[in-house]
Amino acid sequence: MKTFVQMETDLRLESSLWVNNRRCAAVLTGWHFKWSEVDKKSRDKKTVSVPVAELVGVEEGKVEVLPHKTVEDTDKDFTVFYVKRSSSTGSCGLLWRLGRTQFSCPSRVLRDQWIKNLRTAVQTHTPLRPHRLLVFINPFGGKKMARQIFHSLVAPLFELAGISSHVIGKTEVFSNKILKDNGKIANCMVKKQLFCVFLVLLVTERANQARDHLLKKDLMGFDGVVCVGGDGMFSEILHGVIGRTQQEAGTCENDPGVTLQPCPLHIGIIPAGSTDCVCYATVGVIDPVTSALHIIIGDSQPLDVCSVHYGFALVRYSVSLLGYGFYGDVLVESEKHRWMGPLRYDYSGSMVYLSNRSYTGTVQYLPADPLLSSPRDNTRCLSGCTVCSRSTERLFPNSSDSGSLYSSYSGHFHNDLEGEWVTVEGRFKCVSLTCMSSSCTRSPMGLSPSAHLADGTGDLVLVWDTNPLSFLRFLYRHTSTDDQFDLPFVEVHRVKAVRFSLAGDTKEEGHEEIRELSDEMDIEAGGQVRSGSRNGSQQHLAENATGRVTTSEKKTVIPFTCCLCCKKPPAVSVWNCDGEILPFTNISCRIHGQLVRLYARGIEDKAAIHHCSQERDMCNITYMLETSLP
Ligand SMILES: CCCCCCCCCCCCC/C=C/[C@@H](O)[C@H](COP(=O)(O)O)NC(C)=O
Ligand SMILES: Nc1ncnc2c1ncn2[C@@H]1O[C@H](COP(=O)(O)OP(=O)(O)O)[C@@H](O)[C@H]1O
Ligand SMILES: [Ca+2]
Repeated sequence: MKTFVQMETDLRLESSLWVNNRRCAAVLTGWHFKWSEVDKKSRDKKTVSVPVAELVGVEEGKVEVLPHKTVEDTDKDFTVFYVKRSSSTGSCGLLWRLGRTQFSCPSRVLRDQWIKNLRTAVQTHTPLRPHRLLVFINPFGGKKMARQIFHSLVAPLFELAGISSHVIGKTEVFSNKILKDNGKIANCMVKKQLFCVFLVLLVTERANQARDHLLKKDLMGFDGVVCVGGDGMFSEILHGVIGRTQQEAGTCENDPGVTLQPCPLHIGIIPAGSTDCVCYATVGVIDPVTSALHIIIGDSQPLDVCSVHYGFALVRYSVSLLGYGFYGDVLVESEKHRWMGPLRYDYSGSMVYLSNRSYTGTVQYLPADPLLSSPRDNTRCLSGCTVCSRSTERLFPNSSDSGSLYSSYSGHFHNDLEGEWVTVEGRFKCVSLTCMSSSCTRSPMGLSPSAHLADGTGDLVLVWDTNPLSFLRFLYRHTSTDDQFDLPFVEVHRVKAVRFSLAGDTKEEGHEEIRELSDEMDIEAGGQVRSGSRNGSQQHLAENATGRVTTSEKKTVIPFTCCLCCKKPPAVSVWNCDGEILPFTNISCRIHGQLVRLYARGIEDKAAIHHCSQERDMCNITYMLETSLP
C-alpha cells in the first residue's frame, strides 16, 4: 500500500499550459492546483490557486456550461471547474459560483496526464464527496419554487460534477436531461466523469413523507440526503435520519438520559423555504448554487441537536429555535396566514407584539463549562471554529479525521448531565433555546450571535416581562448588530440541558389547555393516537407503537387560545420547535453534541479569506482574479 507522501509525489505535475493563448506555469501539488502567467511583468503576476478539495469537475475538451453544456472536442484541451467566491451584499457569508478555466497542452499525452492526476488528486483528498444521494423536494415550501430551483440551478451543477445524464423513471428513459422527475422516484444512472454518483429523487406528495421514507426504506449505500425546502422540511429529514440511526443502533430515543448515536448520513440543504435559518446559519448565505457546491465537494459540518422530551417520551428534535412565549405565539398566528408565504412571519410578529403578552413559568438549566466559551464573549462561530474543533476532540477522542468518526464514537459525553441545576421562576415575554446562532435574513446575527454550531451546548435566552417599548428594543436588536443581551430584562446562559414547567397556580389550568390542544391534534391526525397526552399518563405514551411522540401529519391551525383581539390574556403559550408547534408545555431538553453532519463548512470569514488570498497559498483566490484572466 502506498503511503500518503508517495501518493503526493506521484500526483505532482508541473508543466506549461496555455490559457486563452497565454502561457502559464501550472503545478499540481497534493493539495493545490495553481497556475500563473509566465510572460507578464512580475508586478502584475497573479497566481490562481485552487484547493484540490474545491475542484468540481475536470473534463476533456473546451467545455462551456451556460446556457447549455457544449464541448469542443479537441485532443489537447481540458477544462477545469472549481469553486469561485464572490462577496454577497446583505449576507454574512460568501457566495460560491462555478469557476471555469480552459487549458491547452502541447500534446495529447500531457493533456491526459493532467486529467488523470487532477481526478486522482480529488479522489484521494476528498473522501466525503457523495456518491449516492437521496433528494427530497418539498414543492409547497416557501414561495413554492423548490422544483424550479432544483431543476434550473442545482441539477446542471450535479450533472457537471458527474452526477448522471440519464434518468430511469418509472417506465421512461430520458436521455441527456437529468432529473426529470415524474412526481415519483426517479433513479438517475451515472455517466462516469470525475465521480460516479447515483441519485434518487423524490418530490413529496404529503408532509412527513420524507421522514417516513428515511425511517422505513432501504438506505443501503447512500452517503447523504438532500433537502430542497425550508426549515420544516429540514426538520423532517433530521427526524428521519436521527430516528433511523437510533433504530439501527438499538438506542432508545425516548430516554432523555441516553447518549444518542451520531448519524452516518450527511444532510445537504438546498434552501427553498421561508426562513431557511439552518442553511443561513451554517453557510452564511441563502443561495442554492452555493449550497449545491458544498454538497458536490463533500464539505462536512457537524451540528448540535436538542432532544425535547415530555416525561420519558421523545417529543421532537430541534436545531434552531425552541421558543416559548413570543416565538410560540408568532408561530400559532402565522399558521393562520400561511397563504402569505414568508411574509406571514412579519405580519404575525407585529400582531403578537401588539398583543403584549407574557407568561409565568419555571425554567431550570444545567450550565455548560464556563471556561470553554460564553454566549457574551463576542466571538462568532466561523468555518474552522476552534471551540467546535475542541468539542470534536472531546466527543471523538480517538478519531484523527472525520472519516473514522463514527466507528470511534465512545459516548464520551456520558457525564454531560452532571452538574448543578439552576432554577429561575417568574413571568417571561419569551424563553428561547437555540443550539446555534439561528441567524437568518430577518436576523443576520441571529438569536444568539456567539452560539456555536458544534460545541455540544445551547444558548438559553430568558426575556423577563417588561414594557412594550423595551421589548421592541430587544426585538429590534435582532435585526441590527447591537447586543440584544445588553438589556436589564434579558439573560443568556450557555447550557447542556433545560427543563420548563408551568409555574404556581397556572399549572392545572395550563394542563387543561394542553390537553385540549392534544385532543385537537389527535383528531387532525385522523384519529391516530399521536400526542399521547389525552389521558396524560406516561404509561399511555409507552404503549404507543414506537414510543415516539409526533405532532399532526400536517401543520394545523390550533385554536389553543382565544384570538389576538380577545380581552382575556391567555395563561399559557406554546413551544415553537423549529417552526412546529409542540403539544406539551412541560418539557425537558438536552443538547446532543454533533449528532448530525451537514454538507457545509460553517460561515466563511470574509476578512480571513481576503487575508489568505494575499498570502496566495492557503486558499482559492480566484474571486480576486475575475478580471485578470480574460
Ligand atoms: C415585531 C417584529 C419582530 C421581529 C423579530 C425578528 C427576530 C427574528 C428571529 C428569527 C429566529 C429564527 C429561528 C428560526 C426558526 C425557524 O425554524 C422557523 C420555521 O421556519 P420555516 O417556516 O420552516 O422556514 N421560523 C420561525 C420564524 O419560527
Ligand atoms: N408535499 C407536501 N405537502 C404538504 N406539506 C409538505 C409536503 N412536503 C413537505 N411538507 C411539509 O411542509 C412544511 C413546510 O415546509 P418547508 O419546506 O419548511 O417550507 P416553509 O419554510 O415555507 O415552512 C414542512 O413541515 C413539511 O413537513
Ligand atoms: Ca451549539
